[in-house]
Amino acid sequence: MARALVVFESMFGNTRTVAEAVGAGLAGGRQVDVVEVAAAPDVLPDDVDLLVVGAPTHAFSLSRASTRKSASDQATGEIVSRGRGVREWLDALAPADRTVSAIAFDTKVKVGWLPGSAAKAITKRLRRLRFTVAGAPVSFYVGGTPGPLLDGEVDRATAWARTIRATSRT
Ligand SMILES: Cc1cc2nc3c(=O)[nH]c(=O)nc-3n(C[C@H](O)[C@H](O)[C@H](O)COP(=O)(O)O)c2cc1C
Repeated sequence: MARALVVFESMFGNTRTVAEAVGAGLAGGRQVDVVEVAAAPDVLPDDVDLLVVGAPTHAFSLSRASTRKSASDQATGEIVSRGRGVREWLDALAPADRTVSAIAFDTKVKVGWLPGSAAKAITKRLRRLRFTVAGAPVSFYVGGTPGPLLDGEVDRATAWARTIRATSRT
């Protein structure tokens, strides 16, 4: 059976919550694994035909060691991603050697119009790695740096994943 892999990075847990909702929305017809980025494979297993990548937006783009340190300094609870971020994982990820659909999401704060999106940066990199980008990057919103996700965002994530499932069925 084909498999979907959802890889996420998360400091305060909001992006993890979205990743889990995406995993739930993708389920059905495929095995779905939701994996924190430190545990994500650098070479995709042969049965993976759909890759979904999510990360928090930091300083208008993907996190760096310095922004992750800043997040840790602000945290009152456990930090989820303590190792590499999605930026470093994508640096290590082997290019696609077959057709693998891929799509990105991020989390970000909703304060007027704030430019920059980790998901846009992920999408560019996925394209460079020769994945078949299956749709536009999508943002899910938090109320502030530590969260929480705004009302309705978890349901929106599940619904988004259902549309990916419908359009990328093998
Ligand atoms: C160092 C740092 C920089 C950030 N920069 C941005 C930004 O440029 N734009 C934005 O919308 N949110 C920014 N945020 C808020 C994060 O997007 C927010 O903390 C994240 O969505 C929460 O997800 P997480 O709980 O999975 O880490 C920043 C947060 C941190 C800690």
